[in-house]
Amino acid sequence: MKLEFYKYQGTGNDFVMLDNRTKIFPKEKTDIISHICDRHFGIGADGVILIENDDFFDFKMIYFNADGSETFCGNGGRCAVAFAKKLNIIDSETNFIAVDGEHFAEINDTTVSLKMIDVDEIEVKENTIFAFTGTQHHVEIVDDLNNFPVLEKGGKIRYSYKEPGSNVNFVQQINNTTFRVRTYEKGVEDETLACGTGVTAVAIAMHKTNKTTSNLISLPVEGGLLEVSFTEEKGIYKNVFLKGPATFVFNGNINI
Ligand SMILES: N[C@@H](CCC[C@H](N)C(=O)O)C(=O)O
Repeated sequence: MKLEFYKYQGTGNDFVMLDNRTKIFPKEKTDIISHICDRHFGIGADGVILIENDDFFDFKMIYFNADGSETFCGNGGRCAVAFAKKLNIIDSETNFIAVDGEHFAEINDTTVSLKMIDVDEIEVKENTIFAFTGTQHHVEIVDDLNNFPVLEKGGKIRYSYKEPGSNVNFVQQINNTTFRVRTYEKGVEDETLACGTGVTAVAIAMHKTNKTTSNLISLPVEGGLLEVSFTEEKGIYKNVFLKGPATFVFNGNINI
């Protein structure tokens, strides 16, 4: 079967987008998702995103990691908004549904600001923090992020969590409002160039542990710059917005 696809990236976190409004894609076949994401034998991506019709929202976003596991993805959500605009499903604002719930987003040229779920699951341990921002995130501060073995350490920590495991974010504080982040992503089983739910977890974790008093955080990642803002009420983080670029790269057809 020949499948039309669109490739997008958000700060280097890259996705194959499929317009599945006619439900042609066999989403139960995880080997097809892995094949599409394979950087040698397929198109190459961190994940696959399906856009489907929904009765109550502008569209439904379904995200699969490169290994076929399903979860939510922040950068993927921002790219889904850019793709929905390209398909003329939305204009400059949207409400869409994903596996973690409802999302509002605004798009201005290639900048997408995405409202994330409220974050109330935050566990502060001795030297680490765990937060659920639509998916699972471990956050840990390190001294020398440039030379940190993200793949080796991230891979071990990822499996120290019970199923489905956790993504692992290593952080270095630059100043009161800026934190540099490198992320090991479960489901990709590698370091990616950026992770939207990951930087969201980092921003909230840094505020929660008093590393910052700001509610607008800049997060340089390997593939660019992301921004997270929020309000906090009695330990619950609300109005959480993830902002950054979401860019169309190319489109084409693949045999699956
Ligand atoms: N890169 C994503 C997160 C993708 C999901 C993650 N690998 C998981 O399995 O939780 C993002 O931008 O949020």
